[in-house]
Amino acid sequence: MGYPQVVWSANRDHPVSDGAILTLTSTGGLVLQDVDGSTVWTTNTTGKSVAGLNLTDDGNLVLFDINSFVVWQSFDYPTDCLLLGQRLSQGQQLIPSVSSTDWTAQKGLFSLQVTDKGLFAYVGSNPPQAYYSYAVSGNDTNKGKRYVTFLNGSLSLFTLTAEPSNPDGVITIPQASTTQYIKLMPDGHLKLFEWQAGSWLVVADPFNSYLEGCKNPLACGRNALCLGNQRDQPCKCLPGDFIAVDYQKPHLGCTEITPLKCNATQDQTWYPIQNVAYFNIIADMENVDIETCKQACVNNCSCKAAIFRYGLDASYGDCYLPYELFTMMTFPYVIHRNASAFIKVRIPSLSPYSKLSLAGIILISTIVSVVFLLGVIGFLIYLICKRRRATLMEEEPIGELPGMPNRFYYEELKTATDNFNKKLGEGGFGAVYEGTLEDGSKIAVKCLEGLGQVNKSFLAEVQSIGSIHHVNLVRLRGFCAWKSQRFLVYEFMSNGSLDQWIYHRDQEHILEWECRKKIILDVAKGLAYLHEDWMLLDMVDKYSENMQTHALEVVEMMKVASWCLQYDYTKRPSMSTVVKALEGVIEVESRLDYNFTDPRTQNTIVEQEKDMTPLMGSVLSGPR
Ligand SMILES: Nc1ncnc2c1ncn2[C@@H]1O[C@H](COP(=O)(O)OP(=O)(O)OP(=O)(O)O)[C@@H](O)[C@H]1O
Repeated sequence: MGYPQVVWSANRDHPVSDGAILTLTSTGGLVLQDVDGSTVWTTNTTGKSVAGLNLTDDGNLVLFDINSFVVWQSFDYPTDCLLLGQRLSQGQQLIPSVSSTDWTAQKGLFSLQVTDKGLFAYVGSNPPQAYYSYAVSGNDTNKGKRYVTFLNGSLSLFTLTAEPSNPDGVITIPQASTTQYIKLMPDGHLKLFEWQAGSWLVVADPFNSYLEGCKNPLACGRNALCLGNQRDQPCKCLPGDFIAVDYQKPHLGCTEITPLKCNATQDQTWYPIQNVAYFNIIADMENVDIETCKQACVNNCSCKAAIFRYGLDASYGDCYLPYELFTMMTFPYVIHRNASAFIKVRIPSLSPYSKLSLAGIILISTIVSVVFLLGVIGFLIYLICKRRRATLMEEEPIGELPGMPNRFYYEELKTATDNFNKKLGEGGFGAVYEGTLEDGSKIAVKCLEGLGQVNKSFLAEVQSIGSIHHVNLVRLRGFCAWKSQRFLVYEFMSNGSLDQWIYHRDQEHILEWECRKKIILDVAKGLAYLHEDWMLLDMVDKYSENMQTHALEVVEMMKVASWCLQYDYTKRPSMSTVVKALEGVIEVESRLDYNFTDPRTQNTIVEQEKDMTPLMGSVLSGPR
């Protein structure tokens, strides 16, 4: 710390500008005038025969009379400091400045005072709450002023007795090797400064242990809790009606949202906090039980909380009834002389319901909760159903059915067709686009229009068409069901549509007869497959994976069976032919007059049977 330090000022709440004048008037008054001539401060010693002014080696500014008696001295008007030999008397107080740069006096925060009970450091003013005390007890014989004197090596208390007797209490401080002063600091510490090696050093801080961590009444500001077991961010607002002054700076404390009304005790309740330590040392009531303590707070409108600290026995203790609340320290475990605090708070939003009984409140809250719960459940069910519907529309789980062709993702088709860029043509169901799959194979994507959400029939059709395998029929490679859109993916026919070849008049597209004949034959084969073989295929058990896997073989067997079951048994093959057919050496005749699926054929058989000679042997073998 630099030099010099301010240890006293005339009127610190009214700093003066450069050019201000201090005058010792001819009438004996010492007067400080600001540059505008206004009187800022005076000793009020006019007419008291002041002969002169002296600033003593102790730092005392003295007005003396012709007999060298002190008429006025600055030592009698301490501000925030005491100099060696200076007293702080009952009725006086040291009040720190606001900060190290703002030298005006703090209002209602820290103070150091002497009473008939001893020396006390207080926080607050309404009434002040002691965070440090040096109490004296004994026979009070002092009829004069009670005071503490700053002596070399001690702060000596003369409360019960007056000097020159021994002090009633001594706070030991380091002996002065050079000049010393004591200052009550803006943060409530009392620091002893000593001039050493060219600077002012702090050589003692007697209140330090009372202001450490959460013990400090302003550790978390007003109306706040300091969590004693938490190093990081230990501050939080008191429970109830309190909000932080600045959420970014929780140590600045909290304010009451709605101040308590004095006469509305029915609107008030307690917020209990266990394991509390409150700094206030002086109890308002001693040897009372917890209920008495709370009742005393109820009866006192200004009381903000009932803080109860157990004595040696659990039922009685000390009661504190603060009018303003500073930081309370809490712990998650029982602390020495376990204390509880009951914060007086307003019952939240009680007014409209205050006449309801407790049962009524419980009933209403139960109904509201049940309705709310049902609402939540209903909403969840709605969401699940909606999601299911969407899932059904978008992702029908059919890909694993036997005979089902590939399922494509919409994005896959979008990429393959370059966003449905190249249109091949348009038929009765919609447009067809050319595309190339990732494996390089070309596809034709038919976008079905107007199917909307006809999901099941579409999928059944896909399953059915997907099972068609014939060299003369365009193969369905897969499908896509995305939202309400449906797509069929065919293998790409590089020669395009047959109609273009048949109806085109230019020479390039003219088809020779041989080619036309082949086309006719192939179309016929394809149609024959569709009308005959495919119908048989349709009869293969769709729910048997094994049968579906061998569907074509099964169809071949069924053809052999129908060959043998023909109405005209003369057309039935011999067993050796059947064996050859089963071995695949010869093909089953194509013109069969037995149809598994057409009941009319069966009826015809039965009707014809009546007119014919009875069949010999089994129907399957038949007469030959
Ligand atoms: N697999 C394919 N490969 C190449 N082009 C195709 C393919 N499928 C269809 N196209 C083209 O798309 C056009 C429309 O075909 P689509 O099958 O939709 O209609 P269509 O067979 O002409 O009539 P319909 O609506 O009666 O079936 C065809 O004329 C053809 O040019």
